[in-house]
Amino acid sequence: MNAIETHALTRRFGPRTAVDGLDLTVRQGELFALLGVNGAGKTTTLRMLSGLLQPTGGEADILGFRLTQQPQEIKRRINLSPQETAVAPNLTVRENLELIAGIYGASRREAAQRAAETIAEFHLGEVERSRAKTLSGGWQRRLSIAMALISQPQLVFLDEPTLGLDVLARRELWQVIRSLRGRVTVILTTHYLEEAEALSDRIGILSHGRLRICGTAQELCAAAGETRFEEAFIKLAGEGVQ
Ligand SMILES: Nc1ncnc2c1ncn2[C@@H]1O[C@H](COP(=O)(O)OP(=O)(O)OP(=O)(O)O)[C@@H](O)[C@H]1O
Repeated sequence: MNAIETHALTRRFGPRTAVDGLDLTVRQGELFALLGVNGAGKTTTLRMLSGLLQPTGGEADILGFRLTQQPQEIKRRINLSPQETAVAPNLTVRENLELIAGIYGASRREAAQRAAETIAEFHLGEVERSRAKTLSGGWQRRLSIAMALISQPQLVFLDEPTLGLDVLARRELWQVIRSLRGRVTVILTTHYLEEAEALSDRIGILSHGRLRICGTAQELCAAAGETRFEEAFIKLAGEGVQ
């Protein structure tokens, strides 16, 4: 079974078509990057696939459930780490994790245990008693990803997970994201092309809401007749870089 299969998935906002007849397949356990210039439709796609936004056309099968008919079954099995970090600023790292575990139905004891396991897994020990608002951007992003994973989803969406981070913090988060490979299906969006190239099994390029091409970084380079991925992207994204 594939983790995601979309069939002509479409989202219009008034006269504007943000996602236009998307046919996309993502395999289970895959780390898949969705790329495209500003406004290409990445966030709208993620929001539809994670049940936050209704499609205006088409359908998707997610983890074997129909998006439009079984959204609750899907929501129970997925999670999203949004672009703007969703941490509660006045709670500590541990409290944020316990809060989310509780929201997903864990008892107080289970939530405490789940938080402790997650702190260990994501190497958050040194900041576990710090209030989230006092953390650096890199730690906040790490916490945001940990919060998305604490419900033990089968599929997780990471919307620009390393946006605005320095190169060291970004590399540290790459390690975190790589550690998810194989056990969780990960869909990420990014504007950092080297990040997509370094992390993903396959890459899809959106342009004007349409999937232009999908494949490994090598396949995309070959299709564009380029050796460097950045040059291939510029050709394939097809709108010029904004
Ligand atoms: N709520 C909305 N109302 C109206 N138009 C919207 C809405 N959300 C998105 N759009 C439009 O849909 C198109 C796709 O937007 P989307 O945010 O999905 O692109 P994106 O690829 O994620 O861009 P970015 O890289 O800048 O985050 C854009 O033209 C945007 O203006």
